[in-house]
Amino acid sequence: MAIIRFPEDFKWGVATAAYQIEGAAHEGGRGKSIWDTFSYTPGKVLNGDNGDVACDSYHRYPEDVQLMKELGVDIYRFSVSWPRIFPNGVGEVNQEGLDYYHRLVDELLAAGIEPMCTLYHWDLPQALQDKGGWENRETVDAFVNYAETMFQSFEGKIKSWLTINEPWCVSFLSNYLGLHAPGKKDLSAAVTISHHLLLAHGKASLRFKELDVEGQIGFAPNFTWLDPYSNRQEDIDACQRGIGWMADWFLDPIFKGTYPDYLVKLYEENNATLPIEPGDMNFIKDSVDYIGINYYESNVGRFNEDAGILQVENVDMGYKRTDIGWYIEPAGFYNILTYLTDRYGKIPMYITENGICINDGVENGEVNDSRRIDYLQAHITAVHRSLQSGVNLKGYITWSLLDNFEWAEGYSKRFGLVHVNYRTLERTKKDSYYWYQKIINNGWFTV
Ligand SMILES: CCOCCOc1ccc(-c2cn(C[C@@H]3NC[C@@H](O)[C@H]3O)nn2)cc1
Repeated sequence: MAIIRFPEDFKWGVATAAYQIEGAAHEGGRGKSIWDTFSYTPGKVLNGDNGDVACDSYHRYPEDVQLMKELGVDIYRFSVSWPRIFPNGVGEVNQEGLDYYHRLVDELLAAGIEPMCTLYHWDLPQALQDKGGWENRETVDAFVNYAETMFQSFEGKIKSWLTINEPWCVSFLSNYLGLHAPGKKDLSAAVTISHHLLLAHGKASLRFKELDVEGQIGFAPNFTWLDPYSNRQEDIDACQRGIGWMADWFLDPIFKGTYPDYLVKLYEENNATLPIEPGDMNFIKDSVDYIGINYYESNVGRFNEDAGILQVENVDMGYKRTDIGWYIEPAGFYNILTYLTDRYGKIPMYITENGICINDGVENGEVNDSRRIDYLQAHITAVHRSLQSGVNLKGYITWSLLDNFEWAEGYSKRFGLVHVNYRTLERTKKDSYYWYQKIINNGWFTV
């Protein structure tokens, strides 16, 4: 038996995102987003689900804040729907949209909960997509305008900001693999978008500093870990490409001021070149106060010359899987955290997403999601081990407070500490909610 104890100032939180929980898609002056378009396109989202109602948090946020208050969290990481603030992406501000987020933030502050705001969590205004979306360099300036509006409106209320959530998902998953909105399959577009996302982040970060906004600004990539299947150099190199696709590609520009050569060359060999203009990299370098770490799973990888441009494939090692099919391997969490610290130094980090899809339902008024408790315990233990090895971790924010719209998987996949009945919108605290409540209140647990 061992006690896993966290520092007094270590923060605990829960996370959600606008399109996944708010609903009210046609209310409050909100404009259309690319996820409204994508989810209404037949075949793109399982069961034809969409975010029209979701968890109805637009109306039920007081109840959700009360759930967080009872849970005892320090931080609530939420995202702002850009088309609620600028229905057309740019132009006239929608005051009703700003007012909604002020109501939410005021409710959080009154409950003693710190708001951590993600400005872009995938719901690009459709009006901007109609002009090329993130592929169009003009979207960079539209984002900076949106960010500046939010900084000035919430000055003194929101002190932790994240610009872009999971840039790999926004660029490669959505524009090369085609699995998320807008559903393109174009490597060159994806590489261009990845640069424009970093540029948008860098320019917004510069405005944050120029406006002398109180607080901190960061960026939240998602990461995977790949253990080489063998000691063959081809397997080791293949795993580096699989890790670097999500990590090095987005963090080298910030901490080194350049993109990783091995990936630049790989993309160029596939006719995808970076649209870097003079001065771009100066906006990107050293543009964060902290980074968010989104981690769910790791795999075992090996070289396969026929496995896409990265030539890396996952090997089925019989690991336990979640209900969305992802592997459960907590060692990968420790490995990626120490990898990032070795590569970039002791940069301040928050875990901004970690959680598990377990689809247990309500029985006799309870949800006995013991597999989620096992996952959280194992992964929070890995976080503790990382802390002890010198990783500069400031807090752990689990995905998610509520079951919600899981993108292309729709409502079929549940990640919440709280179960949502999508017919009645009734919330039910799961066993994992009570387990997490105890960790937060005690600051320790035993393994
Ligand atoms: C290499 C090929 O891969 C094919 C599948 O590709 C992926 C990868 C990653 C994801 C993914 C989903 N989530 C959870 C969300 N994070 C943000 C928040 O909104 C959560 O809902 N994280 N990563 C989905 C699909």
